[in-house]
Amino acid sequence: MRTMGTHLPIGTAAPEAADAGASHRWYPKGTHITIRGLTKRFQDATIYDNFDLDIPKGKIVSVFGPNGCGKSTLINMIAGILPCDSGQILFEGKEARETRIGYVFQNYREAVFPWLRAIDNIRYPLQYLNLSKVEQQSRMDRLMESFDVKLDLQRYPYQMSGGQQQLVSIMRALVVDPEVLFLDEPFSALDYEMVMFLRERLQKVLVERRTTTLLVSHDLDEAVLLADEVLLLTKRPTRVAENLPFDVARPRTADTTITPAFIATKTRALDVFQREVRKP
Ligand SMILES: Nc1ncnc2c1ncn2[C@@H]1O[C@H](COP(=O)(O)OP(=O)(O)OP(=O)(O)O)[C@@H](O)[C@H]1O
Repeated sequence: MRTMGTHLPIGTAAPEAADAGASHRWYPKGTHITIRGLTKRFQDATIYDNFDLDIPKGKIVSVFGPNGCGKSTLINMIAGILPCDSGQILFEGKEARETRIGYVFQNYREAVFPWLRAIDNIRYPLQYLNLSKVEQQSRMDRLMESFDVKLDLQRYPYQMSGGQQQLVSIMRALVVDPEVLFLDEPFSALDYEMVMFLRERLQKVLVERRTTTLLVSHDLDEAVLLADEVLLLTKRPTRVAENLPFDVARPRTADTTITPAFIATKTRALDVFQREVRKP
């Protein structure tokens, strides 16, 4: 189930695990994810060395930084897909396996199940939640309504465009009502019309549900547009270069990108980014 981004069964941590970590489970108010002393190496390359970060609850955080600095590595470690060498990552004091997590991969073609119709792809994770049939159906109905889907959900993935497949994979990640959603370059391979549609719908759902979200994007406009906070990373060994708040009203659309607030935040982000990439 890890590839689906859902850690299940939910809330079934062994009691001794919870007790063992209890004294280290304090977290600042308003923070959802606390990362302390995170270290990760690949062969000789140190990606993270004693890295600390607090991620606010119910906010959308975009992760932006130099090529290869470890953006995907970071969200994969937080999501529990990739082990860290040392350090601690807690969700309001809980482990990843005690948290409902959704994950949307860049490569939707490998993420959707080709043998299932769109509707069955989307509802797939529900079988692992302890929900009545009525509750399962109401989850599906709520999701369909939020996304206002025009797509024929009886189709198989091979009968859908790339954008439609990614829509299915986003809806599948959201059907479990995740506490935390991870998106790794979710729109990078899609046409602009679909990107605008998905950005708009996803924003609406995430803000309605107050889902804590971590988005990796190579597109600085997108990173700023969708974010409550833009987390700018340094080159390796990776640290936080700057954390820029962006709190203009939602919904944010293409028109937002020509406002002074957007341009100021993007300019600052670009300055920090360029300073980092020019470092030897
Ligand atoms: N499984 C692995 N084994 C060895 N090296 C790895 C592995 N996964 C990632 N790396 C290396 O670790 C570094 C960080 O990778 P990661 O994909 O997290 O960076 P990123 O910031 O997301 O990259 P990009 O900007 O290219 O998307 C890169 O140099 C990458 O080559």
